[in-house]
Amino acid sequence: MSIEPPADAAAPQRNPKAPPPGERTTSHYEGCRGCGDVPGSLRVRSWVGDDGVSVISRFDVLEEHQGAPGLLHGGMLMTALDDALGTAYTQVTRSAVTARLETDFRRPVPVGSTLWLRSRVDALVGRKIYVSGEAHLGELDGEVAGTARALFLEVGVEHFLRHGRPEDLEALGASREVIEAARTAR
Ligand SMILES: CCCCCCCC(=O)SCCNC(=O)CCNC(=O)[C@H](O)C(C)(C)COP(=O)(O)OP(=O)(O)OC[C@H]1O[C@@H](n2cnc3c(N)ncnc32)[C@H](O)[C@@H]1OP(=O)(O)O
Repeated sequence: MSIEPPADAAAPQRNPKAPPPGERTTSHYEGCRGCGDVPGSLRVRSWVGDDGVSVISRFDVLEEHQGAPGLLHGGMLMTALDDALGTAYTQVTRSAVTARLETDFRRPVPVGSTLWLRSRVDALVGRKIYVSGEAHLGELDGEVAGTARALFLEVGVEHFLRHGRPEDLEALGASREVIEAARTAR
C-alpha cells in the first residue's frame, strides 16, 4: 500500500496544546522502549523544532544497540525513527499508531556515536498522518545514516483499551469496567 500523500493533502496545522518551539517533548508513555526512562529503552529524547511542527531527536548509540561488531542494529534505528516520527505527529494530534514505516539504511552507525534525527509531518488526510525524517550522524547536519517515511493513523483511546494488556492499563488508572466496556463495544 502506498504512503505517498495525495497532491491535494492539507498542510499540517500545529496543535495549540503542543509544547512551543525549542521545548523538550515529554514521553508519551513511561514504559515506551523508544523514549521511556526504563531499562531496555533507547532513551530517544526530542525537542520541538523552530517551526513548531518538526521535531529534533537525539539517540546515543550504545553497546546494547549493536547488530554487528561495533555497529548499530538496523531494527534499533527503525525503533528510534518510529519514535522520532511519532513525536512529530504529536505536534499535530495526540493519539495515532504507526500503520507503515519505510526505512532506508544509508551508512553504518558505529557504537559510541550520537544520531540526531529530524522529523516532520508532511501532510494530513482525514485520519492519515504522513511523516518523514532523517537520522544524521554526529551532528544535526551530519551525514545521513538513514531516512524514513511513515503513515500514522489517528486512533481514539478505545484502541489502547481494547488491545492493551489489562494490568498495564489498570496501572495507568483505567478501571476494569472501562476496559471491559471498550472490549465489548462495537
Ligand atoms: C509519541 C508517540 C511515539 C510513538 C512511536 C511508536 C508508535 C508505534 O510503534 S504504534 C505500534 C505499532 N503499530 C500498531 O500496533 C498498529 C497496528 N495496526 C492497527 O491497529 C490497525 O491496522 C490500524 C489502526 C493502523 C488501522 O486500522 P483501521 O483503523 O481499521 O484503519 P483501516 O480502515 O484499515 O485503514 C484506514 C486507511 O488507512 C490505510 N492504511 C491502513 N494501513 C495502511 C498501511 N500499512 N499502508 C498504507 N495505507 C494503510 C487504508 O488503506 C485506509 O485507507 P482509505 O481510508 O483511503 O481506504
